[in-house]
Amino acid sequence: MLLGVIADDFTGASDIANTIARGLPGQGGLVTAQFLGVPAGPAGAEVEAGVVALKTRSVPATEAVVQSLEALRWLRAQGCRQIVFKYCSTFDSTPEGNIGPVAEALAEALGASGVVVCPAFPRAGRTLYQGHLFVGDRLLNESGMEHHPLTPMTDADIRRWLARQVRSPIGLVPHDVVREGPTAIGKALARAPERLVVVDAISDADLVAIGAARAGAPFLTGGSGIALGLAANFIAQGAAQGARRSHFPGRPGVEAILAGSCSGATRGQIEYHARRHPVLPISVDAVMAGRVGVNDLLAFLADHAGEAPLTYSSATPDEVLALQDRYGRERVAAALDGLFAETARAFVRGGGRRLVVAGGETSGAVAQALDLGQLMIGPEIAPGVPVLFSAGNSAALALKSGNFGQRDFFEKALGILAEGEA
Ligand SMILES: Nc1ncnc2c1ncn2[C@@H]1O[C@H](COP(=O)(O)OP(=O)(O)O)[C@@H](O)[C@H]1O
Ligand SMILES: O=C(O)[C@@H](O)C(=O)COP(=O)(O)O
Repeated sequence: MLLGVIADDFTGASDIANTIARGLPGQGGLVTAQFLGVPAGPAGAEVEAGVVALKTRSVPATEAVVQSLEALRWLRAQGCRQIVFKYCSTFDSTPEGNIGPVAEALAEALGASGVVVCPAFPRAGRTLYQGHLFVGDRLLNESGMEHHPLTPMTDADIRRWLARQVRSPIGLVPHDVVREGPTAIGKALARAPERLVVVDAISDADLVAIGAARAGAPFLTGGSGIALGLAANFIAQGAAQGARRSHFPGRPGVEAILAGSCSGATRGQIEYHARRHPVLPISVDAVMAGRVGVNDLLAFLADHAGEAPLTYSSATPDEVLALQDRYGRERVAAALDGLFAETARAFVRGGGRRLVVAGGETSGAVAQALDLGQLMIGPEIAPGVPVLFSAGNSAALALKSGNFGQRDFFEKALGILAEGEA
């Protein structure tokens, strides 16, 4: 294995696995596999890039550090020459962490300095300029992310937000330097006295240049965009050939869509889907009172098999706040994540073949419950969302980050999961 990624959630893991497997146009990528948690045994010998999907975005920082170091040990044991810590392109974290503490712990373990911090993902509208993160034409804290149920992002200045999470100072390589190219970026990072350095990027070309500047560096951090140029480095060094992505043959059969994401994009996709297909809204009060559970969701999915059934707990920011006040933020999330996880497990055990999940935490809970082992990366459904499948004949998945995808994402995902690629 050449490149190892530690991802703080499951949708984010499939996002970066997709980037590495695709590589740059005309070059191919690395043979990439996604692992759900730290595997007990070794990876397949063919794997050039391993992405370990953790669920550490919203756990206590100390726990996130322990799990990330464990993933690092496994990746190094597989022979990785370079490690990436992948977090969200909207920098999802709280003033306590977990991005800063995990990045510092990994940097220390790897003896790395001038560590890039770059959540930018221009294809999904996330750009970073003068250390400030934008979503489309809005600053992060005016993009809707300020209402996120678990990690409300109320400051777009990534240096300032990160500085609250760590003890050491935070540096900046501004876009003026980035646009000069890899040599200038490399020099600026080498000169930076700070260990963690926010690096501006407003285009894919900037990200490729940052990747080229860090060829051979032990450690980088960022959104999936940070990996854009990394496969190319290994290909240029002759360590990899530039692989074609694994062929996905399609998994026609029983389908389900589960949505626990409360992000604006997901709510729009649910609204679109509800006009064309059966949907089951989940009453959180009923779940908390034990009046609605796994069997209700399964019965709905079974009754509507073949009709693209969708069940969701997603709610508006005001509704989410009211529910969190009533029951406690963690308790609601745990109850809903558990409900989706158990439903997914029973659905797949019962022969379900196509499963679409919306939401990072939700996907994490579901993927852990399914325990699918090493997953390969199939075609891209929307920027940052690939099909995930295993070599056997088990269900194929699409794990959608809350804010990704067009309005018809769910229909599109089920279609690609069924048909595969020619
Ligand atoms: N109606 C709701 N009220 C409160 N919390 C909710 C509700 N529906 C879902 N949640 C929780 O909110 C969190 C959403 O996070 P996540 O699944 O990561 O979505 P996203 O990808 O949009 O961030 C999950 O932990 C989920 O269980
Ligand atoms: O970088 C991104 O935006 C995604 O890969 C990601 O991590 C999304 O997380 P969720 O919105 O919690 O799904």
